[in-house]
Amino acid sequence: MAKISPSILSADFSNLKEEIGKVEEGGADFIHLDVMDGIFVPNITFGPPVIKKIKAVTEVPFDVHLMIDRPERYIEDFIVAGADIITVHAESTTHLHRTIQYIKSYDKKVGVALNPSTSLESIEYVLEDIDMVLIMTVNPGFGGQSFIPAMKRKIQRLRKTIDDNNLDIKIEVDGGVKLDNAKEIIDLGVDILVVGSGIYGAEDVVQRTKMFKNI
Ligand SMILES: O=C(CO)[C@@H](O)[C@H](O)COP(=O)(O)O
Ligand SMILES: [Co+2]
Repeated sequence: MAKISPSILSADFSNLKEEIGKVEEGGADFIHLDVMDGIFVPNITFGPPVIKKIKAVTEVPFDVHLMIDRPERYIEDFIVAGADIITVHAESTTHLHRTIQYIKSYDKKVGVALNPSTSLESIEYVLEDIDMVLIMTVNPGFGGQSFIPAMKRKIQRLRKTIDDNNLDIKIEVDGGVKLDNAKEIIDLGVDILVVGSGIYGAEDVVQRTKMFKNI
């Protein structure tokens, strides 16, 4: 069974405590926090102060997806704010290996995200060092976009690499995951599904989270 990481990007920002409570009640395994800086992606969301506030309202681990330029500048701030898993984009940091080691030095889980056009080869030499690969299945920056079909091949290839090499790495998929494609995506070998509009766009968010958990 895949784990579910609801993205609050599509939640009502004026009422985050209640919005997080709903997915917690529905059985969410993580809370996915999309941090955007208006430079790496063409959108701006929130940063450590907001994360610190909402950390106090839930026990669910925080899965922090950094879509910011040179994330190494802010790692400590996100850890102090309450990040449990920190994911950086391979495209956002010049010295990816160093950034990974830096996150690990705080004893936190580390993920690396890949934009749709970035190949798996770009992370070949850091696979032994990371806990998770986040495959972007939309171009990052916005919720509510459509899943890019070519990413299915990428997920399958990554699954095979992990299995063939006995690596202890989770595959997370982010973007365009809906009730009608979730089963097909899980069957490609995905461990964690990020779901934004597919959960927060529902009339009954608790019920919708449970439906994703039961796929
Ligand atoms: O990182 C991102 C977008 O850049 C995602 O986490 C989105 O928030 C997912 O939203 P949906 O595609 O599920 O609506
Ligand atoms: Co995300």
